[in-house]
Amino acid sequence: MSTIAFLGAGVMGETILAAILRAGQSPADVRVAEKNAERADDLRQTHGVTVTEALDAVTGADVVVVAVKPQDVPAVLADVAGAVSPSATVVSIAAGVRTATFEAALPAGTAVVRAMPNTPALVGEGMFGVSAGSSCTDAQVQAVADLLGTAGRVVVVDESLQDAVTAVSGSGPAYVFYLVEQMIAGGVEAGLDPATARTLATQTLLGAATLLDRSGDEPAELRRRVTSPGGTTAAAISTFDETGVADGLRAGVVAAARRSAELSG
Ligand SMILES: NC(=O)C1=CN([C@@H]2O[C@H](COP(=O)(O)OP(=O)(O)OC[C@H]3O[C@@H](n4cnc5c(N)ncnc54)[C@H](O)[C@@H]3O)[C@@H](O)[C@H]2O)C=CC1
Ligand SMILES: O=C(O)[C@@H]1CCC=N1
Repeated sequence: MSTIAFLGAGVMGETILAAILRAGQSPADVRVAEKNAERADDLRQTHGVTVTEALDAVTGADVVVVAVKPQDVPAVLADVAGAVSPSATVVSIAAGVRTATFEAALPAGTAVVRAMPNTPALVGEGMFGVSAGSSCTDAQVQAVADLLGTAGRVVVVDESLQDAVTAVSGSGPAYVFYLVEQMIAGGVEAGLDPATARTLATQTLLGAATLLDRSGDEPAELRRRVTSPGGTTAAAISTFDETGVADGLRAGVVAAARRSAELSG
């Protein structure tokens, strides 16, 4: 069983940590460096993992998951660079930080994998876009895909596509919640109480996502099957079109990709 170190275990780090443990990784083989003392205690108690200094955590670790905020990456790498094993795989989930940045801060030849997660990983339904750095073997990328696959689905993409992945699945849950907020508000405006509107909207989302996934049918075809000529759905969709909802959503996704590119420099 490999030894896994986490550098930072906030929302996303703990999510991946918990998924790996659920999948059978022994807590004895997981070491966590977390600079927030309260959080560190909590992680130790909740998961039974070893919480230690960053340098101790990475020493001898087969996999090092870097889960600090992007702006904290340089400091954490400076702390541990000398202790990363030559055979270790370093996995970064930091949005917008290139594998080249990691490679420049780590000993030459260190295998680096970049992954873009999303928050549904909290319930085991995450989506990860994974990219290899320049010193990574296919087997190392696959091992990281298997590790992250404990918290959801994984696609392997070229690193040049990470901005687009971020725009669709990294930020994507927020677009869906935005849509649901408006479905609930519209339902309340039409006479429902907020709790009932929330139940209706949530189950509709879950059902539609499951149907889309399991049927493999195109979303446009699934939409057509709901839309009776001259009916209620047609009234909604033509209002969306008139008010620019489709254009706005598409432009929003493109803006997120552009922002991701700006952030990664
Ligand atoms: N939350 C999200 O939806 C997504 C987050 N990400 C990425 O995941 C990473 C983590 O994000 P969150 O978990 O949301 O942030 P967070 O703030 O919840 O977690 C970061 C943790 O790192 C700890 N930390 C900072 N510096 C440290 C150091 N030198 N040594 C040890 N621990 C240290 C902090 O105390 C904190 O608990 C970020 O780089 C973010 O870009 C990527 C995609 C989605
Ligand atoms: O909003 C952000 O910048 C991060 C990256 C993807 C999701 N949250």
